[in-house]
Amino acid sequence: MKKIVIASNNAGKLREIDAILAPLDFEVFPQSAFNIPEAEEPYCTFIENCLTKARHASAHSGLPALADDSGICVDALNGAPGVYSARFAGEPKSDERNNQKLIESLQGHANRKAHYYCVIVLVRWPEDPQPIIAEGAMYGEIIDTPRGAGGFGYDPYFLIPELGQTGAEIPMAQKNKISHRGKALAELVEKLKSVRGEG
Ligand SMILES: O=P(O)(O)OP(=O)(O)OP(=O)(O)OC[C@H]1O[C@@H](n2cnc3c(O)ncnc32)[C@H](O)[C@@H]1O
Ligand SMILES: [Mg+2]
Repeated sequence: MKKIVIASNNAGKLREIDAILAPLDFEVFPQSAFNIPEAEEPYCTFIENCLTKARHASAHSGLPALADDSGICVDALNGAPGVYSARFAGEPKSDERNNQKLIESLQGHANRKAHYYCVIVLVRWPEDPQPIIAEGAMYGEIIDTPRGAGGFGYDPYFLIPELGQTGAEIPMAQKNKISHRGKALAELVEKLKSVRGEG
């Protein structure tokens, strides 16, 4: 069984990633198990921040590390909050204040289209020159009134039109089949199958 550290402090993400990787041949540790300090996320692309988080966790743990960088991109806001989704309403991070700011920013906008994006990176060691990279997206619309108690982050306000339900109304197993994160992890697992040799 291969040990990997998950380079995230977000409990909602960790739950979803665990559920997807659990049936596979991995022994998964959250980075809190190694008291890893939070990495800086200074870049303006998801992939750069994701690589930084993965390398940081691998350096601190001595293990291969998997990072997730994700966010919600709203068409009427020119893709904001995007890479700034976790801190949209400033520090300290707060889902409640982020959601409030999102709804306020969309006042008067008829276009409610948005998508979640996720990139996943797996590095075998801190300076791995060949990280495995996978990505996924999920499309939907922002609603003004929250619905559902599941998920995390922006999920209560993110309506998936084909289902008529928000990300917080569907069970996690269903979210993992269709979400940005679920798709990225599925792609990562496929790519891992073609990796040869050790690591
Ligand atoms: O960096 P780590 O420690 O992993 O945790 P984080 O919450 O800071 O994670 P990001 O920097 O990747 O920011 C992602 C933000 O995007 C939002 N987000 C991402 N995926 C989501 C999902 O599936 N459901 C709801 N919100 C999501 C949520 O606000 C997250 O905090
Ligand atoms: Mg973060």
